[in-house]
Amino acid sequence: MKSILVHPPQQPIRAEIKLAASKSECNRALIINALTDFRCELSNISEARDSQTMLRLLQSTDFEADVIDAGTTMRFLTALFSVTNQKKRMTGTPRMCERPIGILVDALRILGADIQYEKEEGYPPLLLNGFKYSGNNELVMRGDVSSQYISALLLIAPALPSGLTIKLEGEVGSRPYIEMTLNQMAEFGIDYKADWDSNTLYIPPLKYQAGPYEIESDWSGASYWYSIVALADDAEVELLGLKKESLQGDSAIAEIMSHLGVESIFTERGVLLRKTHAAPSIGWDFTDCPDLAQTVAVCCAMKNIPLSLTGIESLKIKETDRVYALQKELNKLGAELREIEKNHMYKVSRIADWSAGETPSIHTYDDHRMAMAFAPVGMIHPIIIEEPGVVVKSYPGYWKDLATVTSWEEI
Ligand SMILES: O=C(O)C1=C[C@@H](OP(=O)(O)O)[C@@H](O)[C@H](O)C1
Ligand SMILES: C=C(OP(=O)(O)O)C(=O)O
Repeated sequence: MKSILVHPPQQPIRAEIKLAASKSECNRALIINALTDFRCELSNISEARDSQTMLRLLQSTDFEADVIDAGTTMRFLTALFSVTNQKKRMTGTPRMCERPIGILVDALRILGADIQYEKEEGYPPLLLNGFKYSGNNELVMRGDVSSQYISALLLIAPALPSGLTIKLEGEVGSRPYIEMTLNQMAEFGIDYKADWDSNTLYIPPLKYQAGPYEIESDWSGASYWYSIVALADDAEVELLGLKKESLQGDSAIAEIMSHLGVESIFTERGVLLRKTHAAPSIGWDFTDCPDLAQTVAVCCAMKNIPLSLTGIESLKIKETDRVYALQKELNKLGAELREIEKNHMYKVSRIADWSAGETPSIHTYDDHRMAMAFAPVGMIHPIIIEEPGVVVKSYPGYWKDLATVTSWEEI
């Protein structure tokens, strides 16, 4: 499938969407399951390629572990295979081999892992050569690059003979993902301590207790539906499988979108999205929810609501440099993402009167979130999304679900 042309809806949108399961919750549950000798009963396993890749690699005895483009799969498996003394070659797409992993490798080496960089220091591919416990049970590490290094270490920490204390330095980014990890560990019997005043996490040496666990639907995937409701003239959508008290930090989308004209009514089955009044402008710090930045930026650009963003530094080391990708593609919609304060404050605003001229064609940079964040523009104006297959990373049913509210065609 080369590209998809999304057409504006011809009638009011009324839909019920059973959202895909969260790949983040799923990948944590899969690691914990592996540490209980696969005795947990996991339900609602994510169809996302990132989770399916995790499943496949956990079952494989091959030396080569190719994570494709899945960040958590790379980071969590590097930790798991290391401490369980499995000799592996960890690799992925060319982009994955540009995403830093040195902070995690340094930490695992302190614990006793023998890890070699095959090419460039600090980046995959990695050769995992085995593990000889060093006796160290304390780590001091940066918390401002990626929370995935921290989650990876937390997940394997109960299996270490003296547990692990991690002291985080710098501003902690994506903290709800660390809390998600700790909460899921607690569900399986790990009695952790987290002191967020000193950013110190303590995990005792304990065995995970196998048990049933149901993975929640994906709030990051929900964000595209919020944007659809915000941009469509007339829309009401119920998203099934979401909880108000979620482990996922991306549930912040409910509050963000209350400023962009969407109210959330929690039901027994999930959340009902209804249109309401929007604010004239909005400022948001995305430090806790970086994966929402693209959705919100595109939605604000299309609604002509000026948006100030902070906390988006980590976007540069994700599936693509998302700051650059947003800058390029928002321009095609007559909007811009401008850096106001170096590496800190950005602004999205309209720079041109954008009217129905040529149909814009959005390049997706091998990034599922570029495709899913720009497709809702189709609620207002036809839009072409290039390489739409990228959505498989987190939400394989995205286009099928979109077809229930508007038409699109392959071109
Ligand atoms: O732990 C996780 O499941 C994730 C953590 C976040 O990454 P960073 O911690 O690198 O920001 C997020 O962007 C990613 O999609 C999933
Ligand atoms: C950043 C993401 O994923 P990962 O880092 O796990 O590849 C994402 O899904 O937006």
